[in-house]
Amino acid sequence: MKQANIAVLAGDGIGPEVMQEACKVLDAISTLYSVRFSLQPYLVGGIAIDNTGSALPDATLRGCEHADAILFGSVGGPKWDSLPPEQRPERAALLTLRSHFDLFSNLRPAKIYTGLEHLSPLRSDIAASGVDLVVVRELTSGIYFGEPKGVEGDGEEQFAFDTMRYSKREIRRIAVAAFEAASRRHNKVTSIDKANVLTTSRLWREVTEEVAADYPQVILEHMYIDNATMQVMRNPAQFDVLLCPNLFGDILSDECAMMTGSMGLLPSASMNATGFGLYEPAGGSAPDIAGKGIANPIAQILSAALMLRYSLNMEDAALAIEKAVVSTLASGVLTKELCNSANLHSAALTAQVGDAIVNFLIEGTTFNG
Ligand SMILES: NC(=O)C1=CN([C@@H]2O[C@H](COP(=O)(O)OP(=O)(O)OC[C@H]3O[C@@H](n4cnc5c(N)ncnc54)[C@H](O)[C@@H]3O)[C@@H](O)[C@H]2O)C=CC1
Ligand SMILES: CC(C)CC(=O)C(=O)O
Ligand SMILES: [Mg+2]
Repeated sequence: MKQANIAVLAGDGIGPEVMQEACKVLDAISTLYSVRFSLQPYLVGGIAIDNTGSALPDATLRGCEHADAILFGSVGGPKWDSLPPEQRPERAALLTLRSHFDLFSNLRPAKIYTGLEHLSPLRSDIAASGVDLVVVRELTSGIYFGEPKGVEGDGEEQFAFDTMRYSKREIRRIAVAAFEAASRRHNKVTSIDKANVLTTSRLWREVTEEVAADYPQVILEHMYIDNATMQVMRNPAQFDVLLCPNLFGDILSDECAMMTGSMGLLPSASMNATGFGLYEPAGGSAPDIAGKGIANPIAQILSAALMLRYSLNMEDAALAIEKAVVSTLASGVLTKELCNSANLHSAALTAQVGDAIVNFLIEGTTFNG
């Protein structure tokens, strides 16, 4: 029987609530596909600071090193906001994990689900014609990691600075990931930059053009980030793969999530060159709704599906989860943020969405033999 060790890092805010549903789905997959998952929980983020003094305890890092993949919830929240930036859960835990495992390639697929078109902030005719794109975001360099960063000076002359920095090697490997993704999709890469003002963006363009030469079947176009944020709203159907530096991809992927109707629908995969990966929702710990049992677990569940696809070589199981999510949404089992004011009373709880996905999974798999 196939076996996989998964480090489960639920974290803060809604993390534990949505992670419980993802584990429920993985339990069902384990029965349906005769695979044994060892789902090993570890502390991470603010809750880890509270319990151990560290956002990323040694036991957690060692557990991740020995796992086949990491399933991650979210970290951070108001309780830890006053910590110095380098001690905050987002940097001390999440950015450290990304860097430690060299998880440079972040895929964030976004699509509008049938039946949810009316929830999109897009114009109705644009939403109806569908959106199906993937943000390929560079995740371990750029301005989030560049040194030096700091604060110097005093009084009104005090200043703070970050450094945006990219090497050719870093640009090349994420560009290759984007072109590979486009080759499996619709053969178009839109590379996002700000080459009219940023030096890093000019190198980004140069290297992206070099990589494009190896993929003659893929169309490459360049677009400034400010225009891209507008074009995603105006005509998302023009996009297939959006290749982004770290900061621009962070911003653009939240916009793409909202285009689909909710932050709670967008999964992500963060991978290194060996295929090892960390899988997490694109959104954060959502402190405004944490603890109420109303968070949408779908981004977390779809992140588990991406883990099966990219790190565990279980494409059939990944597809089965994605199909069960589509069926669940189409059947109207929707968390509160997906309901309009007229049907708020019938909103489903986090656990009810998880149950519905498991039921569709069992039905679909049994029916298909
Ligand atoms: N990967 C991570 O762990 C990330 C952590 N953060 C941290 O999370 C905390 C909150 O950050 P925000 O900027 O508020 O972003 P957020 O993504 O947590 O929330 C933004 C909005 O989306 C909603 N939302 C997010 N996920 C949802 C879900 N599954 N179901 C329903 N609604 C959902 C929230 O309720 C909120 O209204 C901060 O401490 C931030 O630093 C933010 C982004 C990523
Ligand atoms: C700590 C942040 C960079 C996390 C985030 O916003 C993201 O990965 O989208
Ligand atoms: Mg973000």
